[in-house]
Amino acid sequence: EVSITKFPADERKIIAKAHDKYKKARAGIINTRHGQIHTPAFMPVGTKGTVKAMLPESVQTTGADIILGNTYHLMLQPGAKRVFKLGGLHKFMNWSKPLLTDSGGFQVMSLSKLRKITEEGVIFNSHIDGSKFMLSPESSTEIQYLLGSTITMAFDECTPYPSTYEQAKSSMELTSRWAKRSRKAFYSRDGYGQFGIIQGSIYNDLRLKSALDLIELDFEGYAIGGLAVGEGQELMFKVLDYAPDLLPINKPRYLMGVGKPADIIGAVQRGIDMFDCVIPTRSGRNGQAFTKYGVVNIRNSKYKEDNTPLEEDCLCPACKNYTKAYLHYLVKVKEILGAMLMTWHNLMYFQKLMLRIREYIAQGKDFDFIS
Ligand SMILES: CCOC(=O)Nc1nc2cc3nc(NC)[nH]c3cc2c(=O)[nH]1
Ligand SMILES: [Zn+2]
Repeated sequence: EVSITKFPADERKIIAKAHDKYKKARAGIINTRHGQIHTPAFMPVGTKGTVKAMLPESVQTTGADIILGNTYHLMLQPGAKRVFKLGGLHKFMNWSKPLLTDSGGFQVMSLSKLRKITEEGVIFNSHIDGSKFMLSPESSTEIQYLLGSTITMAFDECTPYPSTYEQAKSSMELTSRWAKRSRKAFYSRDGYGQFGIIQGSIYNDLRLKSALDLIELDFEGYAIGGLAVGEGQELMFKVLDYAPDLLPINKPRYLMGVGKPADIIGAVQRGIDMFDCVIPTRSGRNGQAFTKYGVVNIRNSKYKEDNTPLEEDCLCPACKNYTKAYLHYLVKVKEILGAMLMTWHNLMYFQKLMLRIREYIAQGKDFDFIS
């Protein structure tokens, strides 16, 4: 059963009393078929069945409990049926812990060429060879089953930002109809779960209607979609000031595509439990390292003779065995080891951030200044 275990009510009161601003923050455990997820949790993105530049065992050493796989990419190549025949995505990529797969909706809209949205689903041409595909609530749910994902996402439409009230309303209503079909198509098994995704853009009455529609379907968890789509942190937090509270308090809440450390901290304070973002991996490959001193652009010439590690107390291989000068050199000459070490450090940094947030919540302490 995918459920979040929470503080006993009285303990939570202590936290609420001690830190009013943090009364919505919660630390818990999601129990799944593939192991526990400690929340608040950060999910590294493993788009094509791999967290780029990392071995799965390396990802595990950073402390990640769960990683995200992308349905859109995997259905095009190598194909969901083939992955199923080969034993499922866990076996295929040698990751035995929880896997969350997205429904593909968001990626189709951002990656595929020529696509058509109908009531049935989205018809699109593969960005690889132009061949024709259809993603629907039923096919997306089946593909995620074939991949063997621990947490399946309902097929939704990510309402773009900005949208008028009417646009957001009809988009949210489509997502609600698709959520019903996704839920019906889901093969429910112990320790596996399906999350619904609420939409409604920045309109609180639409967010409420979306939440009510999805709560009726009794998902194992809920995601807040349609955010981190260009609205900016202020507007995102404005929605997060109320949207998490529309969702069941005892179920996981997942904010997709977020984010920078400050975004994560602000969202945890507003009641979010799960995050995914390409920032640590993608920016690592682009030479950006997250450190307690701020973001280090390692390609900057000021590092070319800097014989100190990114962070002297970080336990990742990049910090234990190498200097900023070496990382600067590797990234400049585009050596693969540069991408590996920078990625490893950033994933370690993000997991350390989540660990400290979980600890601070458990101790009822402020975690505002962590970044
Ligand atoms: C990960 C599961 O999400 C889905 O299946 N649909 C979905 N994905 C999103 C991904 C997003 N990434 C960002 N910012 C980087 N914003 C996002 C929104 C959605 C969404 O509304 N819906
Ligand atoms: Zn490090």
